Amino acid sequence: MEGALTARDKVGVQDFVLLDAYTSEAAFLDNLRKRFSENLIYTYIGTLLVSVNPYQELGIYTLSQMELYQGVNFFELPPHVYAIADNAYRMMCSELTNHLILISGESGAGKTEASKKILQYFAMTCPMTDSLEIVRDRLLLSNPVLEAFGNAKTLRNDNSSRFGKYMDIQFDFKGIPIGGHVISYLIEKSRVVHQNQGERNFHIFYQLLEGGGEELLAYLGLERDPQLYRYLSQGHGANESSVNDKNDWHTVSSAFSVIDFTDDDLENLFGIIASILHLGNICFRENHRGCSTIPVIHEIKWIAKLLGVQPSALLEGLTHRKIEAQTEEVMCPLTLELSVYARDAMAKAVYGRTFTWLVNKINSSLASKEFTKKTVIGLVDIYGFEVFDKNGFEQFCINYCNEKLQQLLIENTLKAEQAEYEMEGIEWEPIQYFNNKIICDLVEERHRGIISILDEECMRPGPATDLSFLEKLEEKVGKHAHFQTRKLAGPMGRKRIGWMEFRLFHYAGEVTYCTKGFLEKNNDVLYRHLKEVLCSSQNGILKECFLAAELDNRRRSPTVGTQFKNSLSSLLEILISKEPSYIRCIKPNEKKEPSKFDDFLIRHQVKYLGLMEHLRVRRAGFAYRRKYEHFLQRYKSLCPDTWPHWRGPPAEGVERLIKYIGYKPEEYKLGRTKIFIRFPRTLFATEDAFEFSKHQLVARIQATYRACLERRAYVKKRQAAIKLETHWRRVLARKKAERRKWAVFIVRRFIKGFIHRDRPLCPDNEEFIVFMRKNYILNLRYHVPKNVLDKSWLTPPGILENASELLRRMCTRNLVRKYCRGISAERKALMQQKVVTSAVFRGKKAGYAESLNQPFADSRIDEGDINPKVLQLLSNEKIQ
Ligand SMILES: Nc1ncnc2c1ncn2[C@@H]1O[C@H](COP(=O)(O)OP(=O)(O)OP(=O)(O)O)[C@@H](O)[C@H]1O
Repeated sequence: MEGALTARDKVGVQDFVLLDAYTSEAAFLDNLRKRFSENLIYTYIGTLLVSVNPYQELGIYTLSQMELYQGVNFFELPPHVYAIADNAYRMMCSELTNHLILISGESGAGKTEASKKILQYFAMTCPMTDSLEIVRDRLLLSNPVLEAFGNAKTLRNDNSSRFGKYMDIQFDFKGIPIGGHVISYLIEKSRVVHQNQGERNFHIFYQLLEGGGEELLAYLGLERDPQLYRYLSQGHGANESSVNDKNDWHTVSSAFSVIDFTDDDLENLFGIIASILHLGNICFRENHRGCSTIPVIHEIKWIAKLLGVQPSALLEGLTHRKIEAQTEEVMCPLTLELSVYARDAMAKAVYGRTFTWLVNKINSSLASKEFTKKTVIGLVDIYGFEVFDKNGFEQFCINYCNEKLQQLLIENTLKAEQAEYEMEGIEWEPIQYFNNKIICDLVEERHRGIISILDEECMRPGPATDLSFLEKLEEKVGKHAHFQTRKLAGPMGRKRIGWMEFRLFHYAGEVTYCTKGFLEKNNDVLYRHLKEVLCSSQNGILKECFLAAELDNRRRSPTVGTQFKNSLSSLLEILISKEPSYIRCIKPNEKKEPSKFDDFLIRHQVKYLGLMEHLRVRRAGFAYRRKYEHFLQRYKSLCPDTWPHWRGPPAEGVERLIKYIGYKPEEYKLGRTKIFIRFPRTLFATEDAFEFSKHQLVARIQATYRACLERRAYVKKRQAAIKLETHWRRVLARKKAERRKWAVFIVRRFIKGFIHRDRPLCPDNEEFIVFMRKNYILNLRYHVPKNVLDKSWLTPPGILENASELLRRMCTRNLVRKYCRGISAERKALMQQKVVTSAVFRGKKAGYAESLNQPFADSRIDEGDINPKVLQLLSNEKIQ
């Protein structure tokens, strides 16, 4: 697969790990140059992304590109910032861990652009619900607002971030973005009052003047021309700016409404921006006593109106200082210089706190309303390493911050990687790298570091100056290998360092700092009198920024340096707790030109970004490692022994699993708690197999789920059927019981009737007798005699004896009649003859009885039974 990876990439190698001469810086640069000349700005070192700023639109951030990278294996496609974003996202979703994308590089290298692309990627590709679309829009639109207030044109970058930014994007367990949080670090407030030649103030000032409507500007008392404002015209760079302020104003204005800014908020906000511009235009004049005065109060009136303060109090605050004696307060007039200082301090304080308010406001609109468990992906976009001709306190802080971030990278990659191999008992050849902890200590160590020395100098009684601070530095850290001053440098170095300067040998190169303004900027004092004025402000934003309680607090607030040091250490705590991915941005040339590859500049960045060391560590090491538990949890479905549950120790489970999948011994190593996979191809194959098995798993899970649903439905139906059955049985049983009851009643009546059958008809036997009668009559049908000789007769019950007898007679008579009618005339005559003969001979002839084979009987026709007509007939015969 590695071969395939190379084949996919026609220009150079897309992963420096695949470089043959991986120790050669020249080969590294060559590969970078080859790719850059073909507009391939991204290259991997393992999972770290190296990005070279193209300074042109390349068309590689389209929606189709986003879709291409979505859910694809990290190394399957050419390197891209989307691949880093997607990888972090998928890891977060599958392992439910917090992630971090740390973007570093010098000013203008493309950090902010990279972080914006990542944010856009999440916004466009993450699953989304209708209700959460607003969160997505807010996440996206918070950026232009922050940039308007926190970015400015510098010599190195037309859109340079002048504050550090850490942004959390929060996701729910389904991977849907549900909120975010922004932390800002050390906004460069001094830019509000001073800009270097060719640089500008923060964008928002120009955007407001350029894009704001006539009505708004009139309300704020502003003119459209930035050159009319001292705070905007010092850099003489506004006109040459490549920034389109008018367009940006429209973007920012529409963003405000999305991120919940009310009309009042905007009125207050622009009131503050305008009042800073007015503040800058206040001119002081020295009176005959050497005190400052304000001859024209036009600006004071506007500021008072916009900030809702008393003009007289503001005027006094800018020209006087309140000194607290033991029992009373004394107003002491300021010199011209101090008035200018007070004015600028006020402008800086107002802007700085308004920026903090703005960040808080954005945070409250981004705050997630969901109470589900959240995972986050953090984006760190901090000002890059800066080296200017003149470097001041700001550059000192910015470069210190970069040192700290480099520390994090060292801790997490170089040092951590080697320590991990050692801890896991994996064979490993140590790699040498420069650990910049020594520089961090030089800056931040308690009591001995530069910041502590600066604080001491700021707080000590007596006249402390920037020069005395420099002397203290020489005294306390003079011997440090990474510190130098003019006095400490040899004859060669001396020429390059001024009297007020000191030099630090940063991991990224040497930077000479001018101590001028260090004490003032570190102290960042706003005179109490002006603070009181601001605390009385009726402007809604300033009311929140300057609380009256602050005036009661007599304790000195921490210096800017210390505050920055503390906030950096809390940032590092946030960063350390997350799984990091790195993007290292490189600036190809100083002129911001496309397709220009400055070898010298890039070699320098490759060196200080530690890319060669990183490559060597990567190359010698393993492409992927995971804790046994995590690895097993993810891939357990690939082996029947580990699926669905592995009961033994995870390490054994992993061993069984990789044996089943067929890993070759050279492809992996088993550490104490982790598995180390050497080649990406091995991981891809496993990942592909997992993807495939996922479908089967899904089918199985679906089947199980459906079965579960069916079973539930069946159980429900069964219960319903049982209920119905029970009910029906009850109905049947009730009917049966009723029938039995009825039968018992009938039987009892029958028995009672039977018992009383012989009694005269009464209610007790009435029914029985009717029944008996009916029964007897019905039965009799089948037992009536068939001929006259048949004397049988169904014995009647006692009560029917008479009726029976009557019936029997009727029946006999009927039979006889039938019989008689059936006798022919000859037979009748013969019969009569016989009767007569019998009458003649009976008793008169011996052997009479024997002469008849059947004795002649004339008694058969009983007179009683015979119809009188027959009898008549017979008697007539007898007579004849
Ligand atoms: N991927 C990119 N594609 C096109 N242009 C880019 C890209 N990355 C950076 N640029 C250009 O380079 C300029 C500087 O980039 P960016 O503002 O991101 O630098 P930065 O590293 O954040 O600098 P700073 O530390 O000063 O904020 C951008 O305004 C843009 O014009």
